[in-house]
Amino acid sequence: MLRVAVPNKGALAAAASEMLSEAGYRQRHESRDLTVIDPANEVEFFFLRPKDIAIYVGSGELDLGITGRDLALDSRAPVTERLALGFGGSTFRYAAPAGREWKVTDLAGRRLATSYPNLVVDDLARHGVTADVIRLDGAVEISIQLGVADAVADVVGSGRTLRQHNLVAFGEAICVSEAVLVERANAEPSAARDQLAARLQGVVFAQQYMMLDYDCPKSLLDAAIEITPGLESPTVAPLASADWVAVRAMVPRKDVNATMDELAALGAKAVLASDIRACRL
Ligand SMILES: Nc1ncnc2c1ncn2[C@@H]1O[C@H](COP(=O)(O)OP(=O)(O)OP(=O)(O)O)[C@@H](O)[C@H]1O
Ligand SMILES: O=P(O)(O)OC[C@H]1O[C@H](OP(=O)(O)OP(=O)(O)O)[C@H](O)[C@@H]1O
Ligand SMILES: [Mg+2]
Repeated sequence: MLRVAVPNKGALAAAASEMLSEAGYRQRHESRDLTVIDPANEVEFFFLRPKDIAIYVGSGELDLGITGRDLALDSRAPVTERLALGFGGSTFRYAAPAGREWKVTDLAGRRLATSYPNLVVDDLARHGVTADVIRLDGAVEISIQLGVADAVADVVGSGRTLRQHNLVAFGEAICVSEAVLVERANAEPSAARDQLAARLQGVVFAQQYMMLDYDCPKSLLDAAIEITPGLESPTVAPLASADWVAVRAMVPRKDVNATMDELAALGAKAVLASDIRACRL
């Protein structure tokens, strides 16, 4: 049975479980359950702290895990990314009190608080900077006003927490992160791991695309196909009216409104966009 780690709480937990459900896997109903067996798919899920997941997968105890790229790198566990999952996006940044221009070299000799000490130590070394790295478990942004640190390195999502504490981010992002599916580095090939990765990939694609359906005068079909080329080529079906055809094509979700505008301006009618739940491309 394939053994798969899933975040049990925090920023990635809900979306990770939803993605697995969407891919056809059984997930827990009770948020305190630590394991769920999915006998139909021959998978056992283990609900673990996101920070610990790369360690279990890297040690070979578990076959696959969903965690954050930043957490996996900070763990230094021997894992590789199998698939980027498109949620839990964040950047990992240095930040310090607003009111002056900070550079990474300004951190030399200062106290720097973080929950991701390995990421920070490696990045400081790349910059040739020596600082006093203080490891905190969370709520890192408050450490400066409490007098424990001069600067921080932390996860930035919306940027709201930094603003609330009058901090500004500086330097290049140390890590651009999102949720990822990881496996042990140099693991033997496995059909079971491939299958779970392919099913998740199907959901990731489905979430990045929408299906567009529209009616198009035959005379405008070539121009319409240029706007919606689809993946291979769009489906074109006859309509009862001989001058019209129905067209169906996948389009990137981020472009869907602009594409619908273009089709409407061209002369397409009844332009409908719908979600795709899962797919194999
Ligand atoms: N505000 C956010 N926006 C987007 N992603 C985030 C945000 N906060 C955390 N993440 C991502 O979620 C992961 C960390 O999740 P989480 O906060 O659950 O872990 P944790 O802080 O170690 O757990 P805990 O806070 O329970 O100790 C990281 O990959 C991080 O990049
Ligand atoms: O840019 P924002 O959208 O404000 O998000 C960033 C905040 O979210 C995370 O904290 P989390 O909720 O995980 O709490 P923690 O600091 O206790 O880990 C992160 O550590 C930042 O503090
Ligand atoms: Mg957190």
